[in-house]
Amino acid sequence: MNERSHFQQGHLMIELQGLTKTYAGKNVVDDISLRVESGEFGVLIGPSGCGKSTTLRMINQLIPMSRGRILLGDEDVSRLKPEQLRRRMGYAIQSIGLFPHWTVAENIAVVPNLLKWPRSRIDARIDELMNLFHLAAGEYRDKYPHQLSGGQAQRVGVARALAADPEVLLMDEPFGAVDPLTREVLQNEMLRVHEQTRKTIVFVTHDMDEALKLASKVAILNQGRLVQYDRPIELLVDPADGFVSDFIGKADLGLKLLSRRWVDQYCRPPRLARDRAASRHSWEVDADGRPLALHGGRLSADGETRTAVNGEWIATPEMTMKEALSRMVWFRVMVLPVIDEAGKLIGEVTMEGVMGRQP
Ligand SMILES: Nc1ncnc2c1ncn2[C@@H]1O[C@H](COP(=O)(O)OP(=O)(O)OP(=O)(O)O)[C@@H](O)[C@H]1O
Repeated sequence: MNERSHFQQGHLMIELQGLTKTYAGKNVVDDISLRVESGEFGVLIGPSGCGKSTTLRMINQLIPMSRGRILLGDEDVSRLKPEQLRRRMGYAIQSIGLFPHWTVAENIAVVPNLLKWPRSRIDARIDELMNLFHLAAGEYRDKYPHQLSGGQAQRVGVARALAADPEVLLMDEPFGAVDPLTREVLQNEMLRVHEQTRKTIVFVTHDMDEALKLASKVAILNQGRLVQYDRPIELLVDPADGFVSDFIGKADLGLKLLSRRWVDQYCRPPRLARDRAASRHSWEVDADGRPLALHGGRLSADGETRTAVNGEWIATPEMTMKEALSRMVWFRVMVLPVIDEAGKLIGEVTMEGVMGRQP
C-alpha cells in the first residue's frame, strides 16, 4: 500500500440537489437528489435512455443543468472555473478513447500539461500511474494507442483521468467496450485503485453485476427519476418497488449476492495433511507453504484422490465468492486453496461454507 501516500487524502463528497435537465419540455433527468460520500464508490444504473450519462455530464458541466445544484464538498460546482473543474474532477469514458497520435505518456499527461506542471513532476506522475495500473513504463510509455489491447487502452484512459489527482473521478461505462474476461480484470483493478486512492467515484454502467461488484451505493434511475439509492445488499434484500426487483433480476439473486462477498469473508484455516484423519480433505504444501495438492475434496471421487493444484483453481482473499464458486464448479472441487501474494496457503473456502453462510 505504499502507493497510497502519493495521492492526496481527504477527498470530497459530491451532492446532487434537485438536479434536472429538460430537453424540449421533457425532463430527461428529473429532480435527482443524492450524495456520494467522500471516498465512496457511487454507481448510477438504469435502462438505456434513463438519464445516467446526462446526469454525469452535468456534474462536470459538459452539459448545463436546467435546475438544481451540485456541491463538491461545500462548494457549488457552477462557481468553479473550467481549469479548476478539470483538475478537481477526472473523467474517463469508453468512447472518446485516447488521442491516437499521442503516446501513452503524452495521453496520461494531458491535464498536468494543461496545468503547466514542471516536466519532472509530470514524468514522475506518469511513472506512478503506469505503475498503479501495472503497465510496465519501459514497455508502454512510448507506445501509441493502436499498439495497445482494449484493456490496456482503458487502463491508460483511467490513468489519464487520475493524472492531476482529482478529488472526484467520474466514469461513464469505462469498461463497456472490452470482452467479459478483461472487464472482470479491470473491475478488480478498479477496486484496488479505489482502495489505494480512496477517490470519491461516480460511475455509470448498465451492467448490474458490475454495479453490485464495484459500488458502495447504487442509484437506480428510471425515466430520469431516482428510484432507489442504497447499498447493494439493501437493493437486493429490500428493493423499493417492482421496477427495482425486475431490474436486478430475481433469478440469480444468490449469485449476485456472492458477487458482493469476498473470499476473505469466507476463508477459514486450511486443513493440512497432518490433520488428515480428522477431515475428508487435506492440503499438501511444499517447504515454502505453497499448496501442491488437494487430497479428497472432489465432487464425486472418494476421499483419497490426489488433485494437483494449478494456477487456476486457487482463490485469493480479494476475489469475489462468485468467482470462487464458479472455479469450484468448473474444476469440480468442494474446496479451493486461498493463497497470499507469495503463493503461500493461508486458508481455504469450501462449497459448504458458501451454502451455510446467510447473505
Ligand atoms: N441533446 C439532447 N437533446 C435531446 N434529447 C437528449 C439529448 N441528449 C440526451 N437526450 C435524451 O435524454 C435521455 C437520457 O439520455 P442519456 O444519454 O443520459 O441516457 P443514458 O441513461 O445514459 O442511456 P444509455 O445507457 O443508452 O447511454 C434520452 O432519452 C435521450 O434521448
